[in-house]
Amino acid sequence: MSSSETGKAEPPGATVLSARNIVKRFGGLHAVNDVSFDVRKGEILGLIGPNGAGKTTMFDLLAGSIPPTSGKIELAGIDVSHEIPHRRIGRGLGRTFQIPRPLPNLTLMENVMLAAQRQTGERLLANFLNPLRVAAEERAAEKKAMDLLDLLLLSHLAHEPARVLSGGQRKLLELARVMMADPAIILLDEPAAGVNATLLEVIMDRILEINARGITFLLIEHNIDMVTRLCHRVLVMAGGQLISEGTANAVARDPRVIEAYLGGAA
Ligand SMILES: Nc1ncnc2c1ncn2[C@@H]1O[C@H](COP(=O)(O)OP(=O)(O)OP(=O)(O)O)[C@@H](O)[C@H]1O
Repeated sequence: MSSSETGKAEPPGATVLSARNIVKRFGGLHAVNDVSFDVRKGEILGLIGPNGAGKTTMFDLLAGSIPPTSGKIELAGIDVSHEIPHRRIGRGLGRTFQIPRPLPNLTLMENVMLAAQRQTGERLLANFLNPLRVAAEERAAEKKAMDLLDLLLLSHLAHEPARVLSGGQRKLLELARVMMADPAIILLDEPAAGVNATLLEVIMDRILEINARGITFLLIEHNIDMVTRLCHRVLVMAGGQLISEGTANAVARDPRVIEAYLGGAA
């Protein structure tokens, strides 16, 4: 089935994020062992593999929460291998977590606005010297936050505390928070985990809508139906290595992938 038939945008092809010969050792364990791949502008790229394959470690490396033992990570051609997470966010890298933790007593609006405040924090002195501009920026941020809550189908709950949200709605809120920083690429960690079937459809639909607006995704997911429906391409990791790459249907037929999943289940 072609991408146009599934409603997925065709990826134009420029590299947004590149991982080159990434190695991460924890003591004697090679959690990630010489992994290289490119994420192309506009695509939804899946990252799958059995438990312990190294997927979360790869996300931690890409986001900058842990340093690589060796190898290079580039964002839009710039070497960010040794940059702190905050700098990478500034360069357009967003990340969601498998279990989002919004501040439960703040409203959804406040939670989304907090993401914007972290962005402008670096300009604190300039803001202090120009209060009119601060007020205008605050209004613009409020409008953007509300538009994003609308995009994520949460605007009716904008002034409710985040604690009222279900697990799936928290994932939508997390996406709104990440979008506040205008990411070029979002690393999505298991958006389907713990989400009921109805909300899962909503989350998939929203990911496709955000992707249609030109935002690239790298997606860790165990839900193969979701991977098949969303992803243009899929990378498969096992034992810290990249063992297969292709469409969801092609990797599902790859004997190395079948072996890795059966081995993991044994
Ligand atoms: N901080 C750490 N210290 C030591 N070992 C670690 C650390 N983080 C991960 N590992 C090990 O690295 C390997 C890869 O783990 P990782 O969490 O990246 O796998 P995964 O593919 O995300 O698995 P899952 O699908 O279960 O989340 C595992 O053997 C894990 O135990």
